[in-house]
Amino acid sequence: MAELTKERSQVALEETKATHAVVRAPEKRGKPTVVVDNLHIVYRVYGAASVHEKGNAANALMRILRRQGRPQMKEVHAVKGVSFVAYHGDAIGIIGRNGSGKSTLLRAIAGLLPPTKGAVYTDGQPSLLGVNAALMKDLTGERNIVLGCYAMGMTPAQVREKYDEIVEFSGIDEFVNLPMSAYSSGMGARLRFAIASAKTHDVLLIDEALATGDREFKRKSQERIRQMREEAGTVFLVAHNLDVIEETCNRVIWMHKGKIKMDGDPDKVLSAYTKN
Ligand SMILES: Nc1ncnc2c1ncn2[C@@H]1O[C@H](COP(=O)(O)OP(=O)(O)OP(=O)(O)O)[C@@H](O)[C@H]1O
Repeated sequence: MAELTKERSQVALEETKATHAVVRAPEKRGKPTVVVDNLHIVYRVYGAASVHEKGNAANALMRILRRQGRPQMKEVHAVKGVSFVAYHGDAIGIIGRNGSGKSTLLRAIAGLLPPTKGAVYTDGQPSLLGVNAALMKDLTGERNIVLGCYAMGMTPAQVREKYDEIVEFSGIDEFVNLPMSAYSSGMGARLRFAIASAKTHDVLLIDEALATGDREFKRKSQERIRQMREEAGTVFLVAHNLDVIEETCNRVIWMHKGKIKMDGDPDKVLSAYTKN
């Protein structure tokens, strides 16, 4: 299966090179890890209001009454023909305004959203680490560490080996014995990052997970991302905080209304984005 994916990604890479002459490839590249080929993602929202209706109370009531019949369906074209190749050792920041398609792109790379058109090929297993990653609120941090590590495919021996390091990295100290419902959002995010980064990932996708940490935690996580890039494969990072992107990434993709507006060197892309 892994071989098949590898083979397909190689084929896709060749095809992508042939059909998309402008795939950016800065010097000193590792091997390709992710190929996104003319990707389109369309969400279908059922029971949505028509775009022509105003959002007032009378229309809302009419919609509720009308819903007794067939629900209306609205399509949201969130990603519109995105193509790029990511390489081993890349840390790619994805920036863009709210609703530009950043999280959708990440979820599609993680294999959580099927492409409406086009394809995503990955060499290795992508892991998505998001602010909403599935940790169990009613369980203690300790339990979540163990479950999270198993979910990532670690063995009991590996979990025992990594446990202290995860608690120490997360900085949650004695809170590890309390249910996660007692954590602040920052503590939850730190624990999620600590768990996810305890394992070497082929392709790690991080969605705003660093947004809630404090300065010291951000520094530690940037260092950890750097290490992961060296040891593992490719890191994608969605963040609204441009400092985090600037300090962590070697490449930035700017999404605008579902399309790539710019892809390249962080200095150039960030300066064009902030002038925009
Ligand atoms: N589950 C969904 N169902 C329908 N539409 C969705 C869904 N998720 C996102 N969208 C729409 O897709 C578009 C892209 O959303 P997405 O969350 O990918 O943007 P984003 O750049 O990550 O935004 P933000 O910076 O606010 O997190 C938006 O128009 C959004 O309304």
